[in-house]
Amino acid sequence: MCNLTDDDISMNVGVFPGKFLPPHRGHITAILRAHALCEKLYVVVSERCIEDGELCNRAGLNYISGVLRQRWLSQELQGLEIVVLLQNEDAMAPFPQGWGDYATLLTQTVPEPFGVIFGGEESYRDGHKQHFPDVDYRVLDPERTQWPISGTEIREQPYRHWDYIAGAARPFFARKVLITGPESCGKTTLTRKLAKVYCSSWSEELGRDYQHDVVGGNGNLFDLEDFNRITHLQYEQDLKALRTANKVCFFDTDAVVTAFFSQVFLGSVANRVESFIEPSKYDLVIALKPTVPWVADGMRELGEQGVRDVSFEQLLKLYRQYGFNTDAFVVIAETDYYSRLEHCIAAVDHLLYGKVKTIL
Ligand SMILES: NC(=O)c1ccc[n+]([C@@H]2O[C@H](COP(=O)([O-])OP(=O)(O)OC[C@H]3O[C@@H](n4cnc5c(N)ncnc54)[C@H](O)[C@@H]3O)[C@@H](O)[C@H]2O)c1
Repeated sequence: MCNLTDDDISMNVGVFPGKFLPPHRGHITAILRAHALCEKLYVVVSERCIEDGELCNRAGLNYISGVLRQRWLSQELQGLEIVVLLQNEDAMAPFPQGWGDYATLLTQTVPEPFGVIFGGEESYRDGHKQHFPDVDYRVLDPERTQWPISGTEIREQPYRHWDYIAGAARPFFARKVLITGPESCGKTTLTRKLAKVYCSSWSEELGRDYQHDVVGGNGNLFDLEDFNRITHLQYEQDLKALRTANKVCFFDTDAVVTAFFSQVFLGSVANRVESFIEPSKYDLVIALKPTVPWVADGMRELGEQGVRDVSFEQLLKLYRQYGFNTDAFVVIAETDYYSRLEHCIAAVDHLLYGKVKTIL
């Protein structure tokens, strides 16, 4: 039988620190290698709110908080018994002046003695030797040969380096495109086509299926709770689509459209619908004008052209009321499907690449 001493045990406990802004395949691979070299691994996410905020801001990104990074890494590493911790370093001097405080804090953050720190920087060896004299420092893939990528490169050009971004972080970076408009504007078909053009995922409007399945296709049988349920279900479905997005994700509807139909059918907006309205969620809103022929499908209600035009204006008014900047919407008013599709592709290209490709 082999008796382990306290020292032997702590040697088997490892720590992998980093900013992970954002986590990428280089980080994940190095963490998994570290995990194979010890019995128990703690990943410690360093957060310095002002500096991290500036890094995000400079790259034109929303703030990526430490908790968000901790969540992403926890999603990536779950099931492997790797513990992901968050360490706020706002109170300490920046690197390298903060070395002493950093060493003290890390020892407090990790809830048990550890015997090895993993990293990818040979240049940190002396600092580790001085401030963690009893802890081994193991450098993994210092040349970044397997995945030649850094957090800076991803922040600056996320779409160019998309394949390196850890899966859990991709929904944050994916551009979100909403296709909206009143009934029978070709929304669903356009959303599907755009998703295929960009080889990505989309979320279809499920209210119609709900109408079919729950109230037998008769919109007059809706009650307010139905609209609450539709909004919840749509939110879940949108999340699912986002998780598999390839740089961009397309949404066939949103909670404003649900609020609109709640008003049309029942004269008021169901109580939980508004909490799902998020003007800042979308990077691009494409509004389809009812300038293509009406297609009756047995469930649509607002078919008369005058009513269709008024519906479009009422819908835009509702977006304004809920805080959307409708001046930034790309309005599709062409009367043929070819031109409508090309207009949408040009808008999405502009969003993704900052340019409009010549249409062949
Ligand atoms: N304040 C201080 O004085 C002080 C002192 C020492 C250490 N620190 C801490 O050191 C850490 C440094 O983190 P960072 O900026 O290097 O974080 P990071 O998120 O950029 O990287 C985390 C780790 O992954 C490695 N890595 C990055 N890209 C890789 C790739 N493509 N392939 C393989 N490995 C890769 C890095 O070398 C690093 O060891 C932070 O936690 C920081 O707080 C701070």
